[in-house]
Amino acid sequence: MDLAAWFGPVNSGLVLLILTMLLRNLQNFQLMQTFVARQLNRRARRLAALIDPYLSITIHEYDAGRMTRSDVFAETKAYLDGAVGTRDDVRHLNAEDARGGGGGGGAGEGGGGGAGSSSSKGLVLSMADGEEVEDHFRGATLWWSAHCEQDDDKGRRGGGGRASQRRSYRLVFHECHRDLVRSAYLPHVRDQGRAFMAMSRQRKLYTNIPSSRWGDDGSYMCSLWTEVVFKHPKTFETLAMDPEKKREIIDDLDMFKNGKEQHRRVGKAWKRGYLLHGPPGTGKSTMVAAMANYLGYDVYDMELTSVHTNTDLRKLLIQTTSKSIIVIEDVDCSSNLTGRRKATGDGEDDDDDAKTTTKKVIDRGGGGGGVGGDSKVTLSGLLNFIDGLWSAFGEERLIVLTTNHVEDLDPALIRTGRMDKKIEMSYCDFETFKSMAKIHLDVDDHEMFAAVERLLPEVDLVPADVGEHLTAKNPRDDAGACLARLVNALQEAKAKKDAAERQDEDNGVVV
Ligand SMILES: Nc1ncnc2c1ncn2[C@@H]1O[C@H](COP(=O)(O)OP(=O)(O)OP(=O)(O)O)[C@@H](O)[C@H]1O
Ligand SMILES: [Mg+2]
Repeated sequence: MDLAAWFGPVNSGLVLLILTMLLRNLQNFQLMQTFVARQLNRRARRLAALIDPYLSITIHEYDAGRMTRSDVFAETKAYLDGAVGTRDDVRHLNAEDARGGGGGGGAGEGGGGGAGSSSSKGLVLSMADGEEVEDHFRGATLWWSAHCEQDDDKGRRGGGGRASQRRSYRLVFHECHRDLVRSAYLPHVRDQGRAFMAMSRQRKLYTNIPSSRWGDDGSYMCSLWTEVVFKHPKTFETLAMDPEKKREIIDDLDMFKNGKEQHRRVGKAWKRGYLLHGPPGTGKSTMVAAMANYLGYDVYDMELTSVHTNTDLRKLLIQTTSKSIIVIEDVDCSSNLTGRRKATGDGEDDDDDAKTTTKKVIDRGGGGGGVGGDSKVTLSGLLNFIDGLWSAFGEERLIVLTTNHVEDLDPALIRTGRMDKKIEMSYCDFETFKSMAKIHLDVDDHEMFAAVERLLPEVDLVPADVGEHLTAKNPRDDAGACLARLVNALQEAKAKKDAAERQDEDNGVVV
């Protein structure tokens, strides 16, 4: 626009000046408006705080953009599930399977009430949507409520109907507890929730067969392991052995379980190797079950003969979780690991260290029949699995090897650091018998004990056999009948042994 043509040269300058001032004033006006709005906002918030001094925090099941369930949500749910079963003020509850027994503890500072307090006869009770529960922490009162919204994005997580709902928990608290909630209460909820989850979680028994499944959070998972619920009933209370030896093992497990700091201090991976050796039926597998139950760990039962290469072995290790026992049963039969490490140079190993390659094809007991016929896992691979760099992956892990023939194993496999504790499971001695009599017959003493004490050292009877003789065979079998059957079996075994020795003497065999 030509201002000079309209107003003349002098006036046009004046008009420009006026326009500039107007614009600036408009800007100032806008700034003023923003300022006033902010002030009003602040005042409004102060006013709102006076009227409603409560703050809220919402914890969503799925964090924005994430396909998997939020850990904080899971922990909060566990914490609240632990709380509601014990409360009278919660009127509407959901009930789910207890998933192996044991629920949470209880909310609040005294909420470590142990497993199972929220489970009711195999059910875990949790808050229904819209329900509210009150919690107390260091003098503060806080309120949790459960919410559920329909999710439009149904297919996103691929979990079908289950993924179409968006759940959340909302925590409401007074403004004056803001710092307490942030710095202490929320960490407390997460810690307790994690502990309750560990207590109520079903423990798993895994075997190395590949599998795939939908996870609890709606995601699709592939694994090199197949799992079932671990429900072995054996505990240390029902494992018969010399009480002193049993105490020593339990102490060792306790030291391990509580040894995080100690392992960190000395710069050692938080893992421990156990070698259980002894004749068949002496309780090696049973001991693994008792250990798992005592520690509350998952069990990875590794069938070494189905592992093809050392790399596969490593992949399996990577897919194991912490707080677990990896067990290789009958390791002397699993692969040909009995010879010392030697160079074969057969080029079969997929590792570079051909020097430490031992031929792995299973020849023992059936000419490699079964899945293990093409296993190329080497002793070197197994040694690295147990104590190599990758073995430090994860933490709080026991590696247990069992064998009937410890003398056949390569010393490198069972050296300290790989197998830190070696436990000999032997024939039944009198101490073991006494604990079996207590477990099976609930007797501490009996007139037949003397005969058992005299005969037991003379024969090789394993706890499996003793347990069988002490098991009632009909409703009329009392302790006396069971003990008489055992004494009879001992006498027969002794007579057989004497006859065999006489035969050997007659044949001139030097024992
Ligand atoms: N010390 C024990 N206390 C209680 N029961 C035992 C004990 N030892 C063995 N048993 C019982 O004997 C049976 C066999 O035990 P287990 O399978 O643990 O023996 P094992 O040493 O692993 O044998 P194998 O070398 O043949 O694998 C089980 O049913 C178990 O309950
Ligand atoms: Mg066994």
